[in-house]
Amino acid sequence: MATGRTHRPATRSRGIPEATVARLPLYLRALTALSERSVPTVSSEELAAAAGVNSAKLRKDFSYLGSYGTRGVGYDVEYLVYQISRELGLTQDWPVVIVGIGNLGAALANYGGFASRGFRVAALIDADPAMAGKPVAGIPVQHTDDLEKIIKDNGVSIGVIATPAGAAQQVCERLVAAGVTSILNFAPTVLSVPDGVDVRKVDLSIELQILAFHEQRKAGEEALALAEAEAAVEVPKESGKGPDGDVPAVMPA
Ligand SMILES: NC(=O)c1ccc[n+]([C@@H]2O[C@H](COP(=O)([O-])OP(=O)(O)OC[C@H]3O[C@@H](n4cnc5c(N)ncnc54)[C@H](O)[C@@H]3O)[C@@H](O)[C@H]2O)c1
Repeated sequence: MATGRTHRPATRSRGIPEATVARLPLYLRALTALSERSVPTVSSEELAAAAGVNSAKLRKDFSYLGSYGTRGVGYDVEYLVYQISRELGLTQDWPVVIVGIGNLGAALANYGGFASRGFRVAALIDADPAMAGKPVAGIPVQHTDDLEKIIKDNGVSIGVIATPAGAAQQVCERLVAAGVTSILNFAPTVLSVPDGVDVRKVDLSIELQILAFHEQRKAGEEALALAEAEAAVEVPKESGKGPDGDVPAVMPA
């Protein structure tokens, strides 16, 4: 059993490094926005800025796709959307199941962005018998008793886990035994999966903690700058009184 995020070698069989694969969705999101505005071409600098990536890195990433752009013109937006979508396997329909249809699972089911990116929510599964048959986002929730049959009937290879942490490992094992080979895990727990199964973990609290770290650093820098500015102000040596004679110009620290 292996544990972790994605169980893949650093370089995929077709020679595209995993770090490049991780940036492809960022390029695709920026390119899709350009495409929606009917922008025909884009320079590597513009696209890099829109994707939040260094432009030299972008050119290197695109060289793995065999896409070099045209000097003075840039990259053809539509063709690049097609190339990246094909590379990410998005030109085919991916049926997805969501397990755990509580607050988060229902929000995910209602998210329209999956379908437009090639991910069809094929089924919603929950352990609560009271939820069985009730529609969420127009899809009736099915009971976990039928999990294996649902996976097989729908040819599902991607499962989303939105159950409480305590149930996630068992749900994961059932999904994998039924044929799921990719899991997006929202539960705050590390899943153990066999080799050949990819797990991606989404944890918004970790993202917030990283932001908190940066906020703290910014606050520290501001406090330091303020202290330096205060130290630079010369404290009057004589009476300590201000120009009107009774208000000190500078308060003692
Ligand atoms: N990753 C993130 O950023 C993030 C954000 C919010 C919540 N979460 C996590 O997502 C999970 C769901 O959160 P929520 O607020 O929707 O909780 P919730 O209690 O509203 O929903 C959980 C659902 O899972 C179902 N469930 C329980 N055991 C199950 C099982 N064995 N099989 C199938 N379904 C089962 C419950 O019946 C319920 O409908 C929690 O683990 C939570 O910590 C993660």
